[in-house]
Formats: sequence, structure tokens, C-alpha cells
Amino acid sequence: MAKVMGENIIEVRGLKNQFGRNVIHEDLDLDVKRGEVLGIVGGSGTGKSVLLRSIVGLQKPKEGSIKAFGIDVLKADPKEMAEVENRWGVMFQDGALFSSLTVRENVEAPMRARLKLDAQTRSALADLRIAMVGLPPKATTLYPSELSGGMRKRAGLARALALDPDIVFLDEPTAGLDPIGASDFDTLIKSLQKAMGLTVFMVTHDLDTLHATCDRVAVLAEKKVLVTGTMAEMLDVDHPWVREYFHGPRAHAAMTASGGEN
Ligand SMILES: Nc1ncnc2c1ncn2[C@@H]1O[C@H](COP(=O)(O)OP(=O)(O)OP(=O)(O)O)[C@@H](O)[C@H]1O
Repeated sequence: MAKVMGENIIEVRGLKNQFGRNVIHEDLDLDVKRGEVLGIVGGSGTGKSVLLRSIVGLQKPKEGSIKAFGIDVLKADPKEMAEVENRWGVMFQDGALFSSLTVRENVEAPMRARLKLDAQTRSALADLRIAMVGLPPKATTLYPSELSGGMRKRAGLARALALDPDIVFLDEPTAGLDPIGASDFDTLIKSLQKAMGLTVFMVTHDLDTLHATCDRVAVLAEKKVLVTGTMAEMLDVDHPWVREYFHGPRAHAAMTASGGEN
């Protein structure tokens, strides 16, 4: 059942992204509501990652506006941008951890850059985040190369949560995990949403994850957000890609596994 969500904390309007002559997005609009887990889906190359990168300021769009917490991030001055960046966390596909730093040092990195904390408080706060994502205490002193893929993702998530953000952006969080690891990660996302009131923007191909975690889904097709709605609403969308994706055999298996409609 759809939950009542809060105000828009992200508003994208008229977004255009283009590489050379390759137009990826044109007139793309999207809202992310406070407290929701929003899944971004779409065929390969439809620009899901480019959309995420545009919102978090890693990809400068050609046109459009992007507001985060009411601030236009494309026009923000450094002080406003710092305010925004303190309120979001990003987790990239492979965790994107610093290989020469331990897990604790990785989680401390955003704190060092943005918070004035003494070393002891910073380290205690990092350990708290590490525990929150379900990593054992001994993981704090390990290096990324000593972690399994699933542990690396959790460490990446702990780092994304370092500043106690309002929203986290996740790019394919369950890619490369075995089904049990992926399902554990889904449970973790859902519990963080409930416990912290966290908003989640998640690019994913994983139908099980969509069923298990997402309050709404946004479908990228034809260079824009074609449709947004609950998983149940996706079943009624009359578009070839949407039909194939949400009515295909994998979709049915995922829906059955999740116990029916979202
Ligand atoms: N820096 C870049 N320079 C040139 N083209 C780029 C750049 N980044 C992305 N693209 C192109 O933009 C398009 C969208 O890429 P993006 O990675 O966002 O797709 P996606 O929907 O996330 O795909 P997938 O599901 O396969 O990961 C692709 O055609 C890609 O080649």
C-alpha cells in the first residue's frame, strides 16, 4: 500500500543532458518526496546513472533546474552547496571506497571534510555508522581489499550515512550480490528508512529489490521520466518497455516472492 510521503526534497525540472550529439535526457521532470524509497528503472543506457550524477552535482546538465531542499543546486553559491552536500550521501556501484584507508577511515572521510569533531568523537560516530549497516566491529580496521563484495557495499553505505543525511543516492546497490546478500541489503535499506526517516533514491535493475523496498518507481524512457507510481500502478502502464519489464517472467517471480502487490 502506498504511504503518505512528505514534501519534495528533490525537484528536477526540464533537465537536458547531452554528450556531443547524443541527447540522453530532454525535458525530464522528477520529484523525490521526503521519506520515500524511490526506485529509478529503465533500459540500459537510458541515463539512470547520468540522472543521479546530475542531481548530486557530478554532471553538469545542459538545461533545466535541480532543487534540493529548496536550493537550486545549479545556481547555489559555495555556502549553499555545502549546506546541501551535508544533507545527502552517495553510494556508487562498487562502494567507491578509498583503498588505502580502513573502513573506519573511509567513513570518517566525509566527517573530516565537513564536521568539526575531535578524533575520538569522529571515530565513535564512524563506528556507530558501521554498526548501523550491519558490519561487525572487526570490520572497522579492515581495508576494502579485505572485504567481501557485500561488506564493501555496506561500508559504502556507512560512508554515505556518515553525515546523518536526509537522503542517500544509491547506484545499483544490489548488483553483484548473491540473492541472500541482495535480500539482506534490501532489508537494511527498509530498516534505515523506518529508523532514520531516510529518503532513498535508488537506481536499480533488481525487481526483487523494487518489490521489497520501493514506495514508488520512476521509469526512464524516451529521454525522460515516462511515468512514476507504485509497483502496482506500473502494471497498468501501456508502454512496450514498461509492459515487458513489469509483466515479464522475472517480474512475476519477484511479485510472487514479495507476496503480491507492493
Ligand atoms: N561522461 C560521458 N561521456 C559521454 N557519454 C556518456 C558519459 N556518461 C554517460 N554517457 C552516455 O550516456 C548514456 C546513459 O548512460 P548511463 O550510464 O546513465 O545509463 P544507465 O541507464 O545508467 O545504463 P545501465 O543501466 O546500462 O547502467 C549512455 O549512452 C552512456 O554512454
